[in-house]
Amino acid sequence: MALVIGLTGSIASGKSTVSFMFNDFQIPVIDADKISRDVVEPGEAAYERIVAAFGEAIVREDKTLDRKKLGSIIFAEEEKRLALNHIVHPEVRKQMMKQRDALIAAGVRCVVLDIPLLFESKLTALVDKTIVVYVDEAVQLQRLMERDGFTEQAAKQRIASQLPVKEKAKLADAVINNNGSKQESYEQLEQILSDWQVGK
Ligand SMILES: CC(C)(COP(=O)(O)OP(=O)(O)OC[C@H]1O[C@@H](n2cnc3c(N)ncnc32)[C@H](O)[C@@H]1O)[C@@H](O)C(=O)NCCC(=O)NCCS
Ligand SMILES: Nc1ncnc2c1ncn2[C@@H]1O[C@H](COP(=O)(O)OP(=O)(O)OP(=O)(O)O)[C@@H](O)[C@H]1O
Repeated sequence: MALVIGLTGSIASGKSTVSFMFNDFQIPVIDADKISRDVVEPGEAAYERIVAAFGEAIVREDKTLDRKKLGSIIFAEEEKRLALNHIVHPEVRKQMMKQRDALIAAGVRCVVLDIPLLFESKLTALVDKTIVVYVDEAVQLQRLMERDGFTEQAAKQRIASQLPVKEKAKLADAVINNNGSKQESYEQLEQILSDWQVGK
């Protein structure tokens, strides 16, 4: 039976960085952020519902969603964020389960579901084990501002929209402390996978 790992953390804690490391172990990763982009492409059902709920102002000239604008709306107002979640999340969940089941049927020994909101959206039933990528809040804030060029206020709004990463770490089966170098995080991942008998 395949081991299904849920990988999570908070915004800019290093999920994508760790997610990439699974390549080295030949373990496939299903990326919820990527699926959430695919299911809102023009022509998809969720796209029409988002435009109906948020108006034409969030549509760009090429008809795709203006993600920057939508982000600034939903991270400033909880009600709007919940409305968007309500439209997008069921479709993301469906696609993730479909991809997970296809990989299991193909005989993989392990598969990872990279889901930023794994705990908030109560999706732990989709996975067998959870890994939280942890960073101290000061490191998180600095890396987020550097990566996305956000002001401190915009970065803090985004951090506040999720359960604090300290709380997520308490709920995890395993924690990767990503305050240090990427190499140090890699070594922690290697140890966890070896403990769970899905290492190299
Ligand atoms: C608001 C949107 C358009 C902004 O797009 P953008 O390309 O700038 O960001 P991206 O999608 O790459 O998300 C970046 C990070 O923001 C955080 N985040 C995104 N959406 C949310 C949310 N609804 N609540 C809390 N955190 C979120 C996650 O940590 C994610 O990794 C987009 O994030 C979105 O459609 N969000 C709703 C769907 C969602 O919840 N996605 C995340 C998990 S499925
Ligand atoms: N150990 C590290 N040392 C230095 N920089 C790092 C480290 N880990 C990640 N980073 C940098 O921090 C930023 C955030 O990391 P990453 O994009 O992996 O986070 P994430 O959790 O996937 O974010 P999001 O929730 O927004 O998708 C990136 O610019 C990344 O290069």
